[in-house]
Amino acid sequence: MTDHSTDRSRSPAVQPDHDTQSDAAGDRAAVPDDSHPLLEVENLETHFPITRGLLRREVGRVRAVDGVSFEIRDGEAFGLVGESGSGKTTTALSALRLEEPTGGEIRFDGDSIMSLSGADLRAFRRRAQLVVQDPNEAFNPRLTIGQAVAEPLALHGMDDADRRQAIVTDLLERVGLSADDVDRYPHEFSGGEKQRIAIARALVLNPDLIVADEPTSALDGRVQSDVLALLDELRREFDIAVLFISHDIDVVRRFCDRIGVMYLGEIVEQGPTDEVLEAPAHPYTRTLLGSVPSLDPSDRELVRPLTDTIPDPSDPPSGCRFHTRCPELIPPEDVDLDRELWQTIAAFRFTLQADELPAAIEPDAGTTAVDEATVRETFGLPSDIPDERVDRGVDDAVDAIVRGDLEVARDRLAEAIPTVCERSTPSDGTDCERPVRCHRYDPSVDAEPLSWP
Ligand SMILES: Nc1ncnc2c1ncn2[C@@H]1O[C@H](COP(=O)(O)OP(=O)(O)OP(=O)(O)O)[C@@H](O)[C@H]1O
Repeated sequence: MTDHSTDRSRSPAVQPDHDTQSDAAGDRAAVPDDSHPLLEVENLETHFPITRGLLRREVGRVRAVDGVSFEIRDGEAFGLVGESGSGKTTTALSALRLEEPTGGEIRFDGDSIMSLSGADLRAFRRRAQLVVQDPNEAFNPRLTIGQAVAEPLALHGMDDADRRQAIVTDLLERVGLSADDVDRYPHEFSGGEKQRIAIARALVLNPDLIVADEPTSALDGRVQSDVLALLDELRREFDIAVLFISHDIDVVRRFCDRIGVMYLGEIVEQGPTDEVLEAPAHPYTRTLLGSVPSLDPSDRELVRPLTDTIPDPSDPPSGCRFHTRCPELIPPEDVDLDRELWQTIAAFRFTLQADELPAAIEPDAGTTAVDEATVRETFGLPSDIPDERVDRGVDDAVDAIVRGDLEVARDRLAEAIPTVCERSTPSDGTDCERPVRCHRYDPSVDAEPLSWP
C-alpha cells in the first residue's frame, strides 16, 4: 500500500488556516464530486456466528452487516444513521478491520485492505483512526494525558521525546485544553474534555480518515455541540475524511456531507445529507424522521412504522427487510383499498406476526374469552372491507384470534394480502436520483414512487 501521509502538509505541528467555520451545513460544496475516493466499501458483509453446545456448533448467523456499499472521498464527512442494532458500529469497525468482515471488499486509497497484516495493517491503521463513544474507554487511567496522546507517536517510531512533547502540547491547545494539562490524569477531566483529548489522540498520527462512533452521544447537550463543532473545525483544517456514526439525525444533519441510512444490516438510502433529509425517499428514512418534510410546517404528515418491533438480524424478513414495519407496503395488484384502510390491515397482519399483541386480546391475559368486536375495535378493523378476498382473510383471522389460534390468524392474513415487498428483494431503485432500496422506485413494479411536497 502506498503511504501518502508524507505527501500531505497537514502535520499537527504545522499551523493551518484557522479561518474555518464550525457549522458544516453552510459549506457542503467544499468536497468536489470528482475528488479522490479514499474509502471504498463494496458489498461488505460481517456476520457473527451463533453457536451452541460444547463443540460450539454453528446454528445461525447474526447478519449485522449484509451487503453494504458506500464510498468516502478525501476530506468528506459521511454519516451512517439508523436505529440501534442496524449495524452501524459493525460497519465502522469492519471498515477498519477491527472486526473481520466475512465478505465484500474494502479499498483504502485505491488498495484493498482485506488481506493486510503485520506492518501493512499497522500502516493502514495509522492513517485511519477511531474515536469511540465513551471517552472513558479510550484512556489508561495510569497514563497522563500527555503520555496517552503521545503514545501512538512512540508506537509508530517517533523516538525524539522533545518533538513528541511539542506535537502533543500543540494538539492539546488546538482541542481547547492547555499545554499545562499534559501531566494531569484522565480522571481529572470532564467527559467533554476527555472526548477532546481523544480527538487530539486520533489526530496525532496525521490520519486521512477518522471513524467517529457516536462521538458525542455520551455528552450533555451544550458539551455535545462544542465537541461536534471542534471535530468539524479540525476535519476542515486538516482535510480529514470522517465516517460518522450516529442515531441522532440532527447531529448528522449538522456534520455530514452525505449520509447512508441503515436498517437491519443494509443501507436503504444514501445521498447528500440535505437531499436525503429534505426529500426522504425510502419509507424507513421517513419513519426515522417521524414526518415528511413540508414547506408549511403545519402541513407535515406524521409517519410512523406499522409496528415497533425491529426484527432479529439473525432471521431478517424476506424481500425488503423493512416490509414488516413499512407504512408504504405495496398492496397486491388486484387490491384497491384506500390508503388508511390498507395500512390498518397491514398493521393488523404484522402486529400479529411480531407478537406485539395489545393487552386486550392477549390469549392468556384475561379471564373472559376475547370476542370479535373487541378484536376489531383493538385493531381499528371495520366489519366490512370493500375487497372480497381481503375481507374474507380478515374475517378468518379475527375468528382464529377469538378461538385463541394465532398461528392460523397469521397464515390467513399472509394468504389474503401477499405483497411484492415480502416476495422479492429490492435493488437500489432506478426511479430516484439516488440509490434507494425500495420496490416503489423499481419501474417493473406496479406501485407509485413516494413523493414529497
Ligand atoms: N460481536 C458480536 N457478536 C454477535 N452479534 C453482534 C456482535 N456485535 C454486534 N452484534 C449484533 O449485530 C447487530 C448490529 O449491531 P451494531 O452494534 O453494529 O448496531 P448499531 O447500529 O451500531 O447499534 P447501536 O447504536 O446500538 O450500537 C446487533 O443485532 C448486535 O446485537
